[in-house]
Amino acid sequence: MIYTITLNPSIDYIVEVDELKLGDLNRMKRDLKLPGGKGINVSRILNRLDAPNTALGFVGGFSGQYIEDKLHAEHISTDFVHVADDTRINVKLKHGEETEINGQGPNISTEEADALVAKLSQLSQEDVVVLSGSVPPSLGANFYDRLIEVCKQTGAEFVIDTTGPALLKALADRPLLVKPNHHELAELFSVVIASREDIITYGRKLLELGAQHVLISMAGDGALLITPDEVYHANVPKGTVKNSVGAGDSMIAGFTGTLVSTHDPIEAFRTGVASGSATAFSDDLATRAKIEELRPQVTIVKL
Ligand SMILES: Nc1ncnc2c1ncn2[C@@H]1O[C@H](COP(=O)(O)OP(=O)(O)OP(=O)(O)O)[C@@H](O)[C@H]1O
Ligand SMILES: O=P(O)(O)OC[C@@]1(O)O[C@H](CO)[C@@H](O)[C@@H]1O
Repeated sequence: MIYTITLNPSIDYIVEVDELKLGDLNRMKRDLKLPGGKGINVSRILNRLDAPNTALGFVGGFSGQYIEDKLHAEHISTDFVHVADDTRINVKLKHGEETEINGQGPNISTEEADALVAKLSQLSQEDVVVLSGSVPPSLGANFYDRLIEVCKQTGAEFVIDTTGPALLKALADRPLLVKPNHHELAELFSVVIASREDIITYGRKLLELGAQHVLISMAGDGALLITPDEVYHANVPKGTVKNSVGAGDSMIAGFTGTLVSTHDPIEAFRTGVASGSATAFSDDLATRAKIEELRPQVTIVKL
């Protein structure tokens, strides 16, 4: 079973205006509320791909209830810790460009944090845990270390989608997958990346430091899969970008769900890219039908 962990879920409030006038009254052309947070997005795509999974994390207040209700309406299994404070609301402003304003997240007490750790300690080596997204400040910067330690004790594999020192530190514990985009990769090693060769060089370092599979996403410019033996490039399908929020999460879901069921990294890569692009070409996250439509358009080449 796959378990996603979203420490900091959100209602994603997507607001569209024709033109953004700062310091003036703007009227919305369109708005949309979605259950969000990176692990929750992974769960929603896994569910659409029929990959059994349960969403874990912290939800609280009216906003947390909204998220749970939306997930249950999609028949997604959840086992959240309910916290006293409200889940955040993240604003995604579309005004020709995409501007995002993400909340800090609720206060999480020590007891609430311990309750999540207790749930995780029930997993086994049959399980895969996807750790995604920001950590509410009250949990402290090292909370992922604690969760990874519990994964190690239970024998569960883990995927981690975070950035900076937290990602570098997690590598030694052999994550099944890491997926920085090319900008995050450059920041991780404090380098300027100028070519595909540079991306491969630094992507290989992630393998050397312990990752089992490395995906480097490059938005509309395709993606790379780096394994100990080979490097593969995938193109992205053609389409009109509607909302790229959650494209990276969709890619992680497509890759992880397929890898768990087929143990075939190339097919996992293909589904990951199709899922990411299908989300980029949709208002909400991708549907199963859109992912299936795009899959044959993904060409994978060994470099
Ligand atoms: N403009 C685009 N056209 C086609 N596919 C896209 C586009 N943007 C994203 N994708 C798809 O989604 C995948 C992940 O996108 P991206 O590299 O933007 O990840 P990310 O930075 O983690 O995304 P985000 O933070 O927006 O969720 C890409 O590899 C690609 O398959
Ligand atoms: O603030 P974080 O946790 O880094 O990111 C949260 C978030 O931007 O990520 C998802 C898209 O990847 C959205 O659903 C959500 O609003």
